[in-house]
Amino acid sequence: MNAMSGNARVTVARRGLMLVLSSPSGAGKTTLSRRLLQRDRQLSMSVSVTTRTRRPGERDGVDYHFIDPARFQEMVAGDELLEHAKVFDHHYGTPAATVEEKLRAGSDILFDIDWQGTQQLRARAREDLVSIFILPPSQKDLEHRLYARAQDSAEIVARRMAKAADEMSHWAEYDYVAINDDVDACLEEVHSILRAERLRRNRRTGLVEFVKGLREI
Ligand SMILES: Nc1ncnc2c1ncn2[C@@H]1O[C@H](COP(=O)(O)OP(=O)(O)OP(=O)(O)O)[C@@H](O)[C@H]1O
Ligand SMILES: Nc1nc2c(ncn2[C@@H]2O[C@H](COP(=O)(O)O)[C@@H](O)[C@H]2O)c(=O)[nH]1
Repeated sequence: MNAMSGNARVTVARRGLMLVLSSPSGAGKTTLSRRLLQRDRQLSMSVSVTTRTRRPGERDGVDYHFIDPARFQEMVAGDELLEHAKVFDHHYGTPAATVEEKLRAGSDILFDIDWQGTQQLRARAREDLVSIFILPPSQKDLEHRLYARAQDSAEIVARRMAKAADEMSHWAEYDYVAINDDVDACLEEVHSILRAERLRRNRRTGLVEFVKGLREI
């Protein structure tokens, strides 16, 4: 059944989408992702695998699946990852299992991945992808946020700052750009993009049947 009516609001079946957030480290992807997931129940997070060590407060299976390099290579060889990349000396990847199933069921999936992974998803599934690049308001703010997070050593913060310009050079490859100055305002922008993208005609697989039904009245 594609369209439902009666007393309830009319709903038209649609395919889910893949919402990607990328940014230089510390610009606020994790913060925005958590808040977006809290306010939007049609969205679920893609939990990546990584070979990096766990930060204080991070939970295995929730923030990441923390795995060793041998298991990571096994997943690459077995084609178990939709995309993967080396970022700051560690390997990261998106498990392929359940993604297609969720999209077909009309569920949207949120990805916090870097530009390399986004390029791979774009090549594989352009139609399903909605990509947003998050920029910090200034370089100073970015550095302040990395220190304020207090989860990495000064050396790691310095390395992430050194890579920030390189990361940011990919902003123009994205469908949208949002500046994370005020987090509430930025969250509103990201959510508006998601809501509008859900309405795209090509995702609304039930429209043909719905319009056909209207003509038969
Ligand atoms: N708009 C904002 N204003 C001030 N601080 C912010 C804002 N957004 C996020 N932060 C803070 O900045 C720090 C870094 O944010 P977060 O961990 O979300 O970044 P990230 O982009 O996910 O980083 P990484 O790529 O390293 O995972 C956190 O301490 C967070 O609370
Ligand atoms: N290409 C991918 N990039 C990923 C994935 N998971 C996370 N990331 C990116 O790595 C950096 C560092 O993350 P951190 O949690 O160690 O600070 C950040 O840019 C993430 O977006 C992934 O599965 N694929």
